[in-house]
Amino acid sequence: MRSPPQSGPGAGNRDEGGGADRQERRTACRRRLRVAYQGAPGSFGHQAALAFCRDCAAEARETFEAVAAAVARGEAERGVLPVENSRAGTVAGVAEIIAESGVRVLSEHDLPVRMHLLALPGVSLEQVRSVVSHPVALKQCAETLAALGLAGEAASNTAVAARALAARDQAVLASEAAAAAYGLVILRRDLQDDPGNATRFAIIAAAGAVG
Ligand SMILES: O=C(O)C(=O)C[C@]1(C(=O)O)C=C[C@@H](O)C=C1
Repeated sequence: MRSPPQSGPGAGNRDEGGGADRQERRTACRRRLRVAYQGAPGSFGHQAALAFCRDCAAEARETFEAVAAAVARGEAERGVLPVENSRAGTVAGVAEIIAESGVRVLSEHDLPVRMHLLALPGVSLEQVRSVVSHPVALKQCAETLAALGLAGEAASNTAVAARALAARDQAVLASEAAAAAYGLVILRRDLQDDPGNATRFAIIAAAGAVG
C-alpha cells in the first residue's frame, strides 16, 4: 500500500502538497462528485464527506468495505474512511481495506468530533442504563461513561444507532446532526474525554482514476 502523506500545508490536514487539497475540493465541487461514506446521515463519515465538498452528493453505505468497493467499482468517485482517532487510536480494519480494495488515498483530513448523549424525547439521564454507539465512539468517551455509571453497547455506526433508538432506558453517543435527523434530544453535550477529540479521515479514489 502506498503510504499516506505525512505532512501538508493546511492546519490539521495532510495532502499531497502544492495545494492539491484545494484543487481536489474545487474539482469535486464543480462536478458534484458522488462521495460514499459509512453509516447514515448524521454520522461522522457523512460530516467528513460534507466537509470535503459541501456540494458533493454524499451516499451512505453499510460498511467500510462497501465504501471502498463502491469507489473501486466506480459507483462513487470518492469515498471517506476513518483512519485514526486522536483518543481511541487506529480504526480497526480500515488500513487493510484501503490496501486490498483497489483504491488509493488522495488526502487526509482531521475532523473535530464532538460526542453527545442522545435519547428519545421525554427521557431523562436517570432513566438511561446503557449507551449504544460505534466502538471507536464508546472508546472516545470511556472515562465519562464510567463516571456516569453507564455501560456501552456496540453498534455499526453512531448515526445508525441514533436512527434505530427505540428504548427509553437506552441512549446513543452521536453527533448533533444525528439528533436533528432522528428527532432525538441531547441529554448531555461533549462526552468525549479529550476536548481536542478528532478523527482523521482518508479521502479515497479508485486506484486507476485520473484527477
Ligand atoms: O460512527 C460514525 O459516525 C462513524 O463515522 C465511524 C467512526 C469511526 O469508525 O471511527 C468515525 C468517527 C468517529 O471517531 C466515530 C466513529
